[in-house]
Amino acid sequence: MASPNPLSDRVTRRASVITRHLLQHPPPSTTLRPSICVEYTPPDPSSPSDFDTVELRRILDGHHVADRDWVFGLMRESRLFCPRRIGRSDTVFVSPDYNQSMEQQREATMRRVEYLSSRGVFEGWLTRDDPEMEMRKFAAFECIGIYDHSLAVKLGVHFFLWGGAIRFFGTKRHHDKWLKDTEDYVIKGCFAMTELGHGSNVRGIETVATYDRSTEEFVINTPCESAQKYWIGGAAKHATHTIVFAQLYIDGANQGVHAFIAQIRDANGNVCPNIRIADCGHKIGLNGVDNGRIWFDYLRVPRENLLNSVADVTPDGQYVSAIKDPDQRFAAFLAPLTSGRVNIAVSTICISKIGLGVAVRYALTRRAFSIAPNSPEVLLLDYPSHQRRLLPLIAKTCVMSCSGNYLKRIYVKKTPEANKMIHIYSSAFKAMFTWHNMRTLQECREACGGQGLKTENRVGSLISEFDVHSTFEGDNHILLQQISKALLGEYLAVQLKKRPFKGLGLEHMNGPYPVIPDNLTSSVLRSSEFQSYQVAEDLARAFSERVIFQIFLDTEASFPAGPLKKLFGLLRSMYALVSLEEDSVFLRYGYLSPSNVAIVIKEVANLCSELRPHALSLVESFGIPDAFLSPLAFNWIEANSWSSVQQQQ
Ligand SMILES: CCCCCCCCCCCCC/C=C/C(=O)SCCNC(=O)CCNC(=O)[C@H](O)C(C)(C)COP(=O)(O)OP(=O)(O)OC[C@H]1O[C@@H](n2cnc3c(N)ncnc32)[C@H](O)[C@@H]1OP(=O)(O)O
Ligand SMILES: Cc1cc2nc3c(=O)[nH]c(=O)nc-3n(C[C@H](O)[C@H](O)[C@H](O)COP(=O)(O)OP(=O)(O)OC[C@H]3O[C@@H](n4cnc5c(N)ncnc54)[C@H](O)[C@@H]3O)c2cc1C
Repeated sequence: MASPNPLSDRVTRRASVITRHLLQHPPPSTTLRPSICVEYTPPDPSSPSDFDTVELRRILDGHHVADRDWVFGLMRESRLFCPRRIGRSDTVFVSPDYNQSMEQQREATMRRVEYLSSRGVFEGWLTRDDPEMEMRKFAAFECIGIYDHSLAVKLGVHFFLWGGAIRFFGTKRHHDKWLKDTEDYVIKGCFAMTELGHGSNVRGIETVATYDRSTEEFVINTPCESAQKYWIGGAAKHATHTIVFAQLYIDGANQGVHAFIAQIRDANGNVCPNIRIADCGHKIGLNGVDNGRIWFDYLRVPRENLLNSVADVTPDGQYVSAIKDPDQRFAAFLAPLTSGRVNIAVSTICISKIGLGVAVRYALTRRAFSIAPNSPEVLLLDYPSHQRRLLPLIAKTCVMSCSGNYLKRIYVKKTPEANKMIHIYSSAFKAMFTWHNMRTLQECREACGGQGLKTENRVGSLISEFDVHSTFEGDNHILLQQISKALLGEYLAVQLKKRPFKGLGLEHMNGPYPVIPDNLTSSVLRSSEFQSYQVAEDLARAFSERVIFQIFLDTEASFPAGPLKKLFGLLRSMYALVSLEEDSVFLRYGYLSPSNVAIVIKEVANLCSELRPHALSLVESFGIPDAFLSPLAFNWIEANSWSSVQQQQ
């Protein structure tokens, strides 16, 4: 196959047409000279996609598209969500004002929560737990996260962590007492698991809860400075109650980590007796969330405040639990963290879509350098190097969208037997998608040049707002260890019990190991048979990539022949081959020879040129309303014109 032109064919053709026209019809009075004013030309409408972008949005969003547009509309219509005009008067972009002080951002976040609550957005979020409600909640939450991470996290700790702990760790007495008041924001909850001295290692936490049978109370105490609860979202300013994790002691025996309900403020916002609270201070992002530190000074809580779905303490101090194995009992206490990880995984993909939505639209209107004298400067996205930077990220974002939808579907139908698989898949997707998001945002920021540093253009500020995703709700490296541990456990069990692999997405290991042809060809590289073996490698990371690939392949297989199926084939190949190209593991283990790697690299370049005509339609299919992008995605010259400056004064 001929090596790709230094520019795509389309650009070459257009440059020659323009040049020929100008030579045949020179402007009347002046010699031919390049225009000295850059003008904004909207993206080229002449390459309409042959696939239906509305249909592709429905597939990538996966569900509840109308609900999403309803939530976007609620935010767009309230000045609470756009404290200052951005862009021209006829295009108001909706975004928080990150120039506000930490205190102002925190108060603004709380006002936005109250507004959404008053509009009924949270109805049923805790008092219903049917799959339909759960999926509707995911959809709303993704839209809220597209607007602002602080708002999403503020809601996340209240509904998914505080509310989730009550629902999963609690029993009827807790559900009846706390869930409705939580849903209506009569109380504001937070989740105190992490301590200054222990975050990933939950079993190492030092807060102590000692049972006092004479009063049928637990006495909760912070024995030393490293035991202070740290990073607790909502605790610094607004939360009235918390789930506190502590080592449970009965008659001197440690029964391990358990969860208790504790009130930390009264209804007027005053800190309760035997509680001390301090602020974690300004962060590099997420300053709309009031993260706080909590010390418990022999705080007494009634026996009923133990969340007792996993284990209980009788009035006379007997410890009872249906789960005898301490590890499995501990696992049960960690299961609610999974809902947060699922939300993070599926929401973070939306953030990659914002970055790509801005960077691709900009790359379709920004030009740099001419190829020939007196010819127009070249569109950024017509440079193969710019295509290689952005188009594989579009493919990965599309592929991961399908995996995110798959994760939501299995999560809302969860059963105790599926807990382990959901833990592994949610850990895998949370780690892989959040790392993908940070890499995508950085690439998009750079692809926008200096404009990427402007806060109002969103791409750059999203980096600091979402950096925390690789840490909270489970450090990504720790989660990869969880995956590897589970895979190794399954592998050993299969060897010992001489049974086939079943569950955990390892069934392909029951088949013959792949044989990699010595000389790869384009058609072999683009075949799903080759690709499905090519990402099953190396434990946690490869496992994750393979599961993500397989879900996308299954989605593609469900389509009838047509433009969408063809597009999915291109995206799948791009995902698989760029995974091969970027991960040295294939070279390291000898699965790919250096000459084959060169063929893979060339095929990726070919895929870029085939995806290039669809770039605008692909990002339009991401379903991010224009108002939630930024001025840079549109007429960025008008947005920076003197008249715009005057309008904003
Ligand atoms: C666009 C907008 C986006 C917005 C998104 C917002 C989302 C909403 C959420 C908002 C929250 C944001 C605020 C942040 C809050 C927090 O950070 S809360 C604190 C989070 N902390 C953690 O996640 C702690 C991480 N550490 C752990 O999970 C555990 O300590 C550990 C590392 C897993 C335990 O290690 P270890 O002590 O070695 O125990 P193991 O032997 O590995 O585990 C015992 C068994 O338990 C099983 N298991 C572990 N976790 C789970 C789980 N979650 N579910 C089910 N099972 C689990 C594990 O597999 C072991 O099983 P066996 O191997 O079979 O014994
Ligand atoms: C903005 C923000 C909000 C948060 N909100 C909450 C909240 O509301 N409630 C709550 O309870 N917590 C919250 N957290 C805390 C968060 O869950 C912890 O920061 C996270 O679990 C990591 O723990 P850590 O910070 O102690 O890091 P550590 O666990 O100390 O890890 C530090 C580094 O060591 C590495 N490491 C640790 N153990 C190992 C190992 N065995 N092998 C190899 N490497 C290892 C990790 O990969 C990491 O890179 C929040 C944190 C932040 C930043």
